[in-house]
Amino acid sequence: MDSHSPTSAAPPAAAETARYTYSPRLRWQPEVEEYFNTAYGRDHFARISEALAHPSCYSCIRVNTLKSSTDAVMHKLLDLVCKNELSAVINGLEVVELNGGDQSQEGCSLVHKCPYAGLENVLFVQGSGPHVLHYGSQPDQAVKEVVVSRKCAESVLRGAQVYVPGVLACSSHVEKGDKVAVSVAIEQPVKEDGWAVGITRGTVLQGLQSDAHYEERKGLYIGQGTAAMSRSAIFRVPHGIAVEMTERVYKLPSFNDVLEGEIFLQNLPSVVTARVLDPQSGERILDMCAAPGGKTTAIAILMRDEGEVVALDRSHNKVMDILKLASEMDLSCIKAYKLDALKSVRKTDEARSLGMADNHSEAIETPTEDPCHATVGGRSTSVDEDSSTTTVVFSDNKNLNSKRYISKAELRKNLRQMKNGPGRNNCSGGRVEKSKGFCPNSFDRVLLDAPCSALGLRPRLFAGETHYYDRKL
Ligand SMILES: C[S@@+](CC[C@H](N)C(=O)[O-])C[C@H]1O[C@@H](n2cnc3c(N)ncnc32)[C@H](O)[C@@H]1O
Repeated sequence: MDSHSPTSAAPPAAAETARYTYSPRLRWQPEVEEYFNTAYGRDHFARISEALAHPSCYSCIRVNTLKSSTDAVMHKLLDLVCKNELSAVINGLEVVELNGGDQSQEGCSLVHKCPYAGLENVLFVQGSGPHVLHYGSQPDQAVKEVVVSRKCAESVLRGAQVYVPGVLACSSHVEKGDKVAVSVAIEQPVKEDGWAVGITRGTVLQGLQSDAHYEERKGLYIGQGTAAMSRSAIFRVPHGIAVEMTERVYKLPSFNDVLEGEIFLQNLPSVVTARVLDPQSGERILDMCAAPGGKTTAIAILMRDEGEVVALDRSHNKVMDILKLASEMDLSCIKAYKLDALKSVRKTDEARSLGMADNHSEAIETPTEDPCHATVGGRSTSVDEDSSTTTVVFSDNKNLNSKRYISKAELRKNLRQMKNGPGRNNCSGGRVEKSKGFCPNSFDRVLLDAPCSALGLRPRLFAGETHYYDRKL
């Protein structure tokens, strides 16, 4: 479905064409490149490498079938296309140019149902590119430019705007409303060893051939836009849109705020993963590396929100992302916890000595909305604020239902923790840092989506980092 044939309205001047194009070369660690060359053959790997540096020309959408149907979402998207609200709402889709003005036809050619059996909940939305851009500068006029970071550019190529933190350099005298050409700074080899970007944040660009990095930017233009603030503001304020993109080398829908909770932008392999797991309603599933929750929510939907999906991630903020997504999608069977997956399984002999190996005992208490019932310090604690004592129920079988009295000081600490919310180590009410892990056989299915090189996420503008290849779970 990808198309990389350049499209252009009118032939631009040769020099301008060469300058405002997008033809990045993906850089690898030499030994990694050699490994792939041997594995795939040089030509094949060169094609893979080139494809990775370009965004996919379609977006894959998974429909939340508990909230809507694939047909209903398709109609809503077509409606947006036909009403021509897409440029405002679905940023970047082209309607009028594609089918000679017949808008119903145009919509149909942009939104497709996935043709594969078992993936009836998936829609593809077509984008376009690469487009050749014309800055339209006068010979005696310096082009106003903005250089952005690689991560920023990867997002812009997928339909985002340029946000303040992503801007590295900008021409002098850029004012709000000015037209700017946007390019990306990518790591270059450095003399000693390794890679460096070489542009410090705040650099002033002259737009001249004498500019440092002028040559480097050739073929790395990702679009043009209107400055949403002046140069000085860009480097003064902490956030906000710096450049509203008006022309892009790739036009892809961003779906920001579109049909929230009804759809989720997800690559096809991730949708397939949840299918392959084949979760059933009523089951208990462990998702060990779950954030941001793409597969977790796909699993919960396949289970019709019946049963329990325990979603773990070692990052507190990412656990919050899972909970936010679950709530947007109205999924109540997802319980998310901050927990290191390496500590999520109790050793078999330990579990056996506790007589727990074959039952479904909890490593983490089920979170609760009840402000007087939360899990603190690994114990389920019921508190009566007026009382001086607290009943503590241990969460493992050994101590199940055993009771003890605790001091007022401990009670006050517990209450404070409950009132102040879960805190960094205590998402969803489960204080999991002291968890001994779940018992073997306490889940029907387990998904381990371990951190990886993320090379499948296109576009990828640099692949020279070593941590990709020696990352440990
Ligand atoms: C590939 S992403 C998971 C994507 C997710 N399954 C989805 O489909 O949306 C890997 C996640 O694993 C988390 N992670 C890495 N090491 C972990 C560990 N030891 N325990 C738990 N989570 C971990 C990272 O924080 C990251 O969010």
